[in-house]
Amino acid sequence: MRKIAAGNWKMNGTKASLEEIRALIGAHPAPGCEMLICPPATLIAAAAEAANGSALTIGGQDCHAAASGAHTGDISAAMLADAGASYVILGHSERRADHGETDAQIAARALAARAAGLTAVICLGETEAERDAGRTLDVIGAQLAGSLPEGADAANTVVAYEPVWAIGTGRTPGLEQIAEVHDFLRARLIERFGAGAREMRLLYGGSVKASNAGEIFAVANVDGALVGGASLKAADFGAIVAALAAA
Ligand SMILES: O=C(CO)COP(=O)(O)O
Repeated sequence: MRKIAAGNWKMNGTKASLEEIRALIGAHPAPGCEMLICPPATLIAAAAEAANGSALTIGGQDCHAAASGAHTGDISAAMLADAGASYVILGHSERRADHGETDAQIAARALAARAAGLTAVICLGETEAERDAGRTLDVIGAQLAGSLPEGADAANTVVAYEPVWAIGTGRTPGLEQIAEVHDFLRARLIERFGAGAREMRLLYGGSVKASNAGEIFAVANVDGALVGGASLKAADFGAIVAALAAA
């Protein structure tokens, strides 16, 4: 399995940020691990052009379920692919919260991504209140069941576990908590999609940085990370990529 260090730039970055893309291309340390940056939509084409022929892949941060049509402000999976993306993040907790995205919508978008040849990075995670109430695995299990469409496999789907309370807070779950959720995800995926799901990449996300990446990557069933803040600078993200290559 090729592990993935993925960067989610969220609503950050202008043309000047392409400098970070160019620096990352030069920094790629390991053929066995994949490096993905998901910049804002405005930068996808330029980032993909800069990364063309390198080991850096580019992704979007959301897509519409339809291929085209009267949906002002939305972007289709085919458009992302046309701009040079090969991945798309779906169901990030910020989109679930800001735009009320439901599991069913996310599953529909994942099908659209697949039809366009994109790999979907489907995000799930519990809130702090849900964890405190002991409901973490119930919540994750329901999101997993609802957000992944039939036919998900290791090539068309990556799952990212991002506890909402760990995003942008500097707080991370204990390693045993990460292990518990990732083991649970792996078991549920194998149960539903068969033994091939052993190869599906499971990323951890939420306050990953160079100083904690190594210990997180050592946890069983953690096949990489989805990184927000620490993906914006090539030096920070390069150190996380190096930690993954060393894991
Ligand atoms: O939401 C995230 C990635 O999608 C994580 O963000 P931070 O790494 O900034 O906590």
